[in-house]
Amino acid sequence: MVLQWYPGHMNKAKNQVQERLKVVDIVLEIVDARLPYSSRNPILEQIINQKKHIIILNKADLADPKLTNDWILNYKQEGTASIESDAKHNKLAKLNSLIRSELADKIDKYERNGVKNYQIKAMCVGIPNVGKSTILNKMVGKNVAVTGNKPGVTKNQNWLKTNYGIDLLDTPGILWPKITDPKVGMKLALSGAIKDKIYPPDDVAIFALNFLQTNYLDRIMSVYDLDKSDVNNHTTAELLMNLTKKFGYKEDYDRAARRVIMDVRNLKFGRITFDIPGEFYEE
Ligand SMILES: Nc1nc2c(ncn2[C@@H]2O[C@H](COP(=O)(O)OP(=O)(O)OP(=O)(O)O)[C@@H](O)[C@H]2O)c(=O)[nH]1
Repeated sequence: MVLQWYPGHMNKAKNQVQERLKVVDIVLEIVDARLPYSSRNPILEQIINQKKHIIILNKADLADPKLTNDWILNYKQEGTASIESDAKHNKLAKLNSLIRSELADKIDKYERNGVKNYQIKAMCVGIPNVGKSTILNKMVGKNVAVTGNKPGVTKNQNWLKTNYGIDLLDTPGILWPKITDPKVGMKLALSGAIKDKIYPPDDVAIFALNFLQTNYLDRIMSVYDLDKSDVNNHTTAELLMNLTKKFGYKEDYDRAARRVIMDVRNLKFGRITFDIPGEFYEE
């Protein structure tokens, strides 16, 4: 199943972001640190032109720390500055200095022309639910944007003064994720970036179990108390059926699937990153 957004919807979002890009010095692109590839929309790179750009790997508290570092290096090699953040627990400390160092040439130029304390203008963009409003609130230092754990909460706009001497557009730009690779859709569903009803829970759970078996085998074996024969002699669908019985859910596979998904989201398997740098994706 390939999820399609309505082209009209996509275009409206693109035009809104493009319009606002004109008035800012720098774009803060928020991605989910568990999905540094899948939670980005390629249209941003297409419309961003010469604008300075920082990628904020938010929800780093949920992601695999080693892979977060690998992604930061990966972006650096591609020429884009990035930083990890855990906005929920207020860990945005180095963002201010990174924004200033990215804009150092521009600030210097203004200073040479007699403009002291140039007021930087920035905007946040990102797909739904990555933490745009949470970051905005932390930067401003009070609750100005509505936050929620359901995708699509952010609405209208104005300039906000932040604690960093940076003016921020009050409404983050929303870019919809691009889902041409079904794996990307599964990862977005698993992390909660897209609504749960879009994909059947058993498909998402089977994807999760498969991913865990491949990348975090010891963790899944210990959390679900599995032995080698449980994972080696069965397909992933059979594993889900066996887990259903083990959880005491009789034949309620959907209930077991939802539990697996929640166990991933609630860190039962520890901090996990679903995108690996260099992994091949079909366009
Ligand atoms: N664990 C964790 N949760 C976070 C972090 N940042 C935000 N969240 C949570 O993620 C959920 C979504 O956050 P929002 O700030 O509403 O996300 P948004 O990108 O503005 O969402 P939309 O309005 O849907 O576009 C909320 O439940 C936040 O508490 C973080 O760094 N770590």
